[in-house]
Amino acid sequence: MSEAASTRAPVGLLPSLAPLLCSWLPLQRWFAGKGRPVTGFSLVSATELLPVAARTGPGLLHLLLGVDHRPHPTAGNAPDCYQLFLGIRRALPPHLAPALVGRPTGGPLAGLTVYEGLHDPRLADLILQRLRTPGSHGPLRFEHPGPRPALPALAGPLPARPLGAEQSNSSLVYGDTYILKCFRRVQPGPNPDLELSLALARAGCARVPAPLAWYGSTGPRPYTLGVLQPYLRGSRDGWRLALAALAAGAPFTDEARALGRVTAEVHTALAGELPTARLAGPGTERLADGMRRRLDQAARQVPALLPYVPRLRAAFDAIAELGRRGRGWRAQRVHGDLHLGQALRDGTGTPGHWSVIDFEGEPARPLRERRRPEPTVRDIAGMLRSFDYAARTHRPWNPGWAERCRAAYCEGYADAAGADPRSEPELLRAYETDKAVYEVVYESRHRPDWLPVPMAAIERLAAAPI
Ligand SMILES: Nc1ncnc2c1ncn2[C@@H]1O[C@H](COP(=O)(O)OP(=O)(O)O)[C@@H](O)[C@H]1O
Ligand SMILES: O=P(O)(O)O[C@H]1O[C@H](CO)[C@@H](O[C@H]2O[C@H](CO)[C@@H](O)[C@H](O)[C@H]2O)[C@H](O)[C@H]1O
Repeated sequence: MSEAASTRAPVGLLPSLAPLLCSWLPLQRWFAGKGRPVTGFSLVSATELLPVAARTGPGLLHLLLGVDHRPHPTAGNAPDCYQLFLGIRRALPPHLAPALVGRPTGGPLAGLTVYEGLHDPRLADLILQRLRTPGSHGPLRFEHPGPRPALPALAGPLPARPLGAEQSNSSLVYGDTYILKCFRRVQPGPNPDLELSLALARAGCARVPAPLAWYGSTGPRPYTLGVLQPYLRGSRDGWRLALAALAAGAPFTDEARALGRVTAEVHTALAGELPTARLAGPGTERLADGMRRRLDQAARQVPALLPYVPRLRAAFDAIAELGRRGRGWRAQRVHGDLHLGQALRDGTGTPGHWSVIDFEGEPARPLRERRRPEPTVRDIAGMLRSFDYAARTHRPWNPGWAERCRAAYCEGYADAAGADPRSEPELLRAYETDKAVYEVVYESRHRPDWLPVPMAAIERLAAAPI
């Protein structure tokens, strides 16, 4: 393929890759279609970022791949779209052996080896070089926040490494200077991770790493595909810090309080920069309906939820009832999937120095839902669930530790926001229930061994008096 022809895949490319992808995709942590048989593929776009014809080194093929699944009662019939970086070489050097996708037996890549391109430092470097200069490459568009390049010129190349974390997407770290997140399952439209990080940068909020460059696809259905941010060197995420505190029998309340303050700061900045709304009357009914719908879908997917459904629904009915009686709530753009793993404490180890990352929202939800203004309690409930998760995964279970963190987090939030989330108990409970239901589905799909963690919360929430 030549660059000019980069939006058109060579004849026979997809049929030759399909059998390899059928086996490889379901093994990837970020593949959202686990347990749903793949029935076909289509190419949304194919871009040669490095010509495969160059025999001296690897080639790099960027694909937006439509994946069809057997129709599913809750997941629907629409194909999912995934972003792939396929490296292509004659033979794989030993250090790339684990990245193997397969060897096509026919088509334009017959006789060559196809592998996960993000794992190849040479190809990772090529992607960074491409990001340095705004402009188009076939259907892909590379952008910077302002007219001046945001990436300082650097003397030498930055060694790249894949993050290797349990992730919904894939990230590359460049010499501890930059981190590039490549979204995997993509939906057309602005990705909130980029949209909200840019808004927070405009607002001067120093709690969130500001995007330095990003790229997406153009066309009638544009996709946000990746974002480059400064790498917070030496930082540790809140989940690991919380588990370390639990293991040491140490309190975590000062950190929880600081996290509450940071959450409030981020919320205030988002409310100042992006549209807000008032949720009342039919809006409250719609909110409760969404929660009920997600609960019903979840119970179809995870039958262990079934006995709890009536009691859980009561929490959603309670907010609908408040709405009918005239109660309303302020709604604004929120993080959407806030948990301890999304908070990074800086490398100095100074208590309270937290940054917040990953504003993508819950990856399984449709983009238009994730971009809707919601009460800030949504994020607060997510973090409260996270303290519960940490305490539950630690042996012996330490419910008092979680309760103290939860209280401190709400106090910190109240200090900075001027309103305590516990003053809206019905809303908080509904959101905590909604989150626990989401977690049950998430764990059943990705980490079945962890299912008892959110199920314990389901039991607690179902038993609590309304
Ligand atoms: N700016 C950053 N600096 C340092 N580490 C980061 C940064 N952004 C993300 N990370 C690390 O990468 C991990 C995954 O990032 P995240 O945005 O949560 O990806 P995903 O949406 O795929 O889960 C985080 O848990 C964190 O450890
Ligand atoms: O990958 P993301 O960060 O976008 O989020 C997904 O994965 C999370 C797990 O990695 C999951 O979070 C759940 O497990 C956490 C512990 O690993 C816990 O702290 C969270 O409270 C709990 O929700 C998250 O729900 C999911 O969207």
